[in-house]
Amino acid sequence: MQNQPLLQLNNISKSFGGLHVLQDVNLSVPQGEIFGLIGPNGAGKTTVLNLITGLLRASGGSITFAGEDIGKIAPHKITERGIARTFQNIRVFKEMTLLENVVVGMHDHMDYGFAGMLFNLGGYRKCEAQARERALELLSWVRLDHKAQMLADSLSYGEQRKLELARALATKPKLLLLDEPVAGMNPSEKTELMTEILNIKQRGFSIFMIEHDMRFVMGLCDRIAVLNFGRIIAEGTPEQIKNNQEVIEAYLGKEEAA
Ligand SMILES: Nc1ncnc2c1ncn2[C@@H]1O[C@H](COP(=O)(O)OP(=O)(O)OP(=O)(O)O)[C@@H](O)[C@H]1O
Repeated sequence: MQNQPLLQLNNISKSFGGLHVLQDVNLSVPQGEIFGLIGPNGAGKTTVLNLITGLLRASGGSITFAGEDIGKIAPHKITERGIARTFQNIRVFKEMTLLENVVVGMHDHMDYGFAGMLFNLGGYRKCEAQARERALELLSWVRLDHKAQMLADSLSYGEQRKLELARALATKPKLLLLDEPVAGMNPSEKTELMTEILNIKQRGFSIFMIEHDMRFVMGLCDRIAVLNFGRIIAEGTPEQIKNNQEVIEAYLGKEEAA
């Protein structure tokens, strides 16, 4: 159903020893939208992402995804439930082709184990063929299908980031988490990626991203939340966020904002 929250963070707090990194964070990510989390360096954005994906446990509060509490389950179980992510640091397999990179991302979701492969070779081959076809389609979504048989190592930095995106989509996620998707990209790569992410949204995916590039975030997101020193200081449409005095001060400092 459109606009029913897909992901909810309820009064989340996180401390590392005596350091309170997140306090009372409430976020609601609607289905079918692109939601952006922004904030100055060290505000706690990566910590939020790591809590959602189960890499970290919250000190307080709860996280609900598709109506279920996911706050205490293991990262791979969270992936199985439909959350996929890309990382700030590229993690593609450089010695594999683009196609193989995406097929590897699918394997957890395929029905054939080792026994299946031995005793039902025909079925296994069919499954593999379908996986390759699907991988090619995902590569076409980020306009890399013409390079499907090339080694990932031969790609530019921006293209490798797009390959990561295709691989994340291979798990058929309900929610795609993007960790600074345009970091290190040149302006034309950023513009291209903007169109591709919009197309991915049109295909029914919900997206949650953290990103520093304001033009990208403002141009792409339906809603944006702003984190500063571990607290949400504003939430709204890009237009509302652009004109919010507290947000301007958080980025520029009080004196400069004045
Ligand atoms: N494992 C950890 N142990 C101790 N402190 C941590 C740990 N992880 C993060 N922090 C601290 O938590 C705060 C928030 O860090 P976080 O990486 O979430 O911020 P961020 O908003 O993602 O920053 P950036 O935009 O620079 O990536 C920082 O002060 C950081 O030093």
